[in-house]
Order: sequence, then structure tokens, then C-alpha cells
Amino acid sequence: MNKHILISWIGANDLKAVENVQSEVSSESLGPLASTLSERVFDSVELIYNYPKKRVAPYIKWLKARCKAPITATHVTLTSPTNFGEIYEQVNSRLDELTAHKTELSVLLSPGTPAMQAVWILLGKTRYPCAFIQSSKEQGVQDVDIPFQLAAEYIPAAKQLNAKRINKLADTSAPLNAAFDNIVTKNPKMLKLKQQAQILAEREVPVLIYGESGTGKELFSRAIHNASKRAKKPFIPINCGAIPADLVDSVLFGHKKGAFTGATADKPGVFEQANGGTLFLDEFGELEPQVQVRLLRVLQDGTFTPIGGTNEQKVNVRLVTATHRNLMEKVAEGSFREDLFYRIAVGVLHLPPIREREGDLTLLAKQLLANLAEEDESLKDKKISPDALNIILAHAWRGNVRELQSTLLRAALWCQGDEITAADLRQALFQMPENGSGREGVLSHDVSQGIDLDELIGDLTRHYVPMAFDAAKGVKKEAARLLGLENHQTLDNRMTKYGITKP
Ligand SMILES: Nc1ncnc2c1ncn2[C@@H]1O[C@H](COP(=O)(O)OP(=O)(O)OP(=O)(O)O)[C@@H](O)[C@H]1O
Repeated sequence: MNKHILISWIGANDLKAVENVQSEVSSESLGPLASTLSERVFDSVELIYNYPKKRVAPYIKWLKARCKAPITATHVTLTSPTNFGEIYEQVNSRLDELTAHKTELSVLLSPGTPAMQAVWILLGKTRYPCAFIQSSKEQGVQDVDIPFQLAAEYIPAAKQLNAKRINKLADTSAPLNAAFDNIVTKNPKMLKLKQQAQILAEREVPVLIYGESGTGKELFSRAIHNASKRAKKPFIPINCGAIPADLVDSVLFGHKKGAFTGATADKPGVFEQANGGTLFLDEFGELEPQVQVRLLRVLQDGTFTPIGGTNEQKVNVRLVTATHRNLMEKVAEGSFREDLFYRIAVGVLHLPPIREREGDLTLLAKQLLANLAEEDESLKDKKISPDALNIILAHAWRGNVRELQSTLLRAALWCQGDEITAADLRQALFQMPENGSGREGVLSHDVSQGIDLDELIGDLTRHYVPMAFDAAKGVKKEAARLLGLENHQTLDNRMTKYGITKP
């Protein structure tokens, strides 16, 4: 049989009880501790106190005389009886010692400060499971039912490295791992995100990256992998939104030969391929609820069974997920599992769209052009003209870095000399109606999902104003006329409103 131990602080009401008895003021209350020991039997009693030893000694003597079980009382020093950190350390080390042997623990909550009670509940509901008792003059000695499971229900959420905590950690200006070098930025928000990503990389926690298309979610994910202990193991990226619904299980978990028509050989899934390394699941918010259940299982115990297989496989995979959707909203509307959300959203990074990265456009454009030149010798002398750069600065870049990259590539390919001119760039931009910069894009939005009319008008204005200036050879009055505007002041107003600088 396990030894049944009662553990408690000695509180002011306990000491008062014996002091009152001695001064014959009142013998009404024994205090919570003595009351509990007079009603319940324990194999031993462990007490902790922070009052002066001299004051507590008579109480312990009195208590020992009233109680058959052996009593151990340990004096601890606290700078204050409400100092959570010190209380936690003391209680944690006492409980650690006591639970080294097989024991059944009961904690008497009543003596001590609210901080002491909070620490009992925290530790007793998580690391050192125990029973709770309370004792009061009015209610007598009672078992306390604390009907929630801290460990199961709250710890996954508490484990989240919330933005504030990551921010605090990222305030240290630790040098960045070279893995982050190819994320080009000088924007303070992005620089901070690189620091945060490095902190997450060093820890083995799952990371969730939010961001619009082309904001660098995969780039960050790779950098996190390369800066982690798993760098030498595989990095497997997969776009969940692009997998046909009937193939999702097979892609994720693999299949055995003959599992379905067309399964002519065993095929490993991405979890198996990423074993030991990192799996990057892009567009994670697109997965159906039944797939979410199966994913939860892999995340909980690292096991899965390939389709058509009979044996469970175990893998060790670090998960990085990404989405452009608001998963919290999906959780609230019931289309994304809350338990899965808390599993994947431990370290969370929000990548801003390029329009919010002040100072980055020029830097990125030059870097992206240099990258293109590395891949294609013939582009190595291409430069961006100041006029073309102005167009870059004025454009909305809805497709973010990816759109900038492909526009530059087209402009570089079409440009005749070494300088990419404003006309080259405009032509390159004009080729992309589907991104919202052209007529079809502007007219093809799903208004039932909500649109930003002013933003769309801004896109059109940013698109046509530089062209009008070009056609008008830089004469503002003429440009205004070509645009059908009343006069050059109206054009000025529009340019200010939509952040267009004079080309
Ligand atoms: N800060 C950056 N510095 C340099 N290159 C970048 C940066 N951000 C993105 N890129 C480049 O832009 C392209 C798109 O980035 P990436 O694929 O990481 O975006 P994404 O958010 O994963 O997009 P999607 O969700 O559409 O897949 C890549 O070629 C990437 O290398």
C-alpha cells in the first residue's frame, strides 16, 4: 500500500489557534491543520512554513501531541509570502522529493496565502497529481473537487509561444544563423520575424506561418529547417491545397501495393519521407476535417498506418504549417479542429504582405534581379532604371514577392539594352491581368466575399497614371487630360491619395 502523506503550509490561522489556546482567549478553532488531522488519518504529515522558527516551534510541539502520525516541518525562506517564483520552487522541490517514492499525496489548501494555494493547484493538477482538502470553521474538513484537467485542456494552449513571449526573446540581438541570409529585408518588422524564426528553429516546436501568397512562407520554413538540428535531414514541402481530395491520405501517409486501383507499388507518404527532418505543409487550412483527425494522431504519438497497410509506422517529424486563412476563425466556425490548432500553433509567425514592408521594395527588386542573373547568364548586366523603380514602388504587388519576381523576369527578358526601363516594366506588369492589376483582375473579384473598392480603384489609378505621364512626355496637364481628369490638381489629389510619386 502506498504511504498516504498530507502536505500543507502552516498558516496564520494555525498559529493563532494555539496562541489563542495558550492565552486562553478562545479554544473554539483548532485552525485548518489541526482540524484536518483530528478528522483524517495519514501515514505522515509534511509541513512547510516561512514564519520565524521561534514562533512556529510551540505550534509544532502542540500539534505533535495531538496527532499520531509523524510530522516533519521544514522552514523555508521567502522574500514575501506572495512571491510566486519562490513559492513554486520550494513546493516543487518538496513534492519532487516526496514523490520519488510511491506515495499517495493529499494537499491541504487552506493554510497560507492565495499565491500558495494557486501553486498547489498548479502543481497538483499537472506534475504531481494529488487529492485536495480544505478546512474552514464554517464548512469543516472537505475534499475539494477541481473539475478541470489542466494538463489535458490547458497546457497545449499554455505551451504556445505567444507573440509577446517570442517578441521578448527576439529582443536579444543574437546574430542570425546564415540559414536566414536569403530572406532579404531591412524592414524592422521582418528583421524581428527573422529573429523570432531563429528562436523557433532552435526549439523543436511546431511552427505555424500566416501570410498571403508569395510572402515567403516556404522561404521561412526552409530557413527554420536549415537553422535547426534537423538541417542535414530531409525538408519536404507539400501544398495541401493542391492535392486532389481522394489522394490526400496517400500523399500524406503513403500506400501499399494493391491498396487501390493504380497502386502498383508501395509508395511512402510525405511523413515517412520527412522522417528525422521537417515537413512543410502549405495551405494547411484547406485540409478536410476527416484528414485533420488522422493528422492529429500522427502529431500526438508519431504513428500512422499507410493505406492498405496493417502495421503502424512511427516517425519523428517536425511540422511547419502555413496558411493564408485565419485558422482561429475556422476553429470558431467549426471547420478546423481546435485540438489540432493548438498542436500546430505553438510558434506562430505572421508574415506581412509586401505593401506593409516599408523600405523593402527597392532592396528586394535588386536582389531578385541579381538572383535571376545567377540563373541566367544573359541577364547579368541588367539594371533597373530609376523610372522603372518608381513604378515598382507605386505598384500594389498583390502577389507579393512572387509577383515582383516574375514581373522582373519578364521585364528583364523583354528589355533590349542593359537597363530595364519604365516601359519594359509596365509591359511586364500588363501581362498579369489575373493578379488584379489588369482589367480582368479588377473585374473578377467575388463581391460576396467582400471587396475593397477603393483599393481596386487605387490599383487602376496606379496602373494608368504612370502610363499617362509616359504618353504625355511628363507633362502633368496633358497626363490629366489623357486620363479624363478635370485638371492637373485633380491628378495631384489622386496621386497623393493612392501614394503615386511623379514618374
Ligand atoms: N524576403 C524575401 N527575400 C528574398 N526572396 C523572397 C522573400 N520573400 C519571398 N521571396 C521569394 O519569393 C518567392 C515566393 O516565396 P515563397 O514561396 O516562400 O512564398 P509563400 O508565402 O510560400 O507563397 P505561397 O503561399 O503562394 O506558396 C520565392 O521564390 C522566394 O524565394
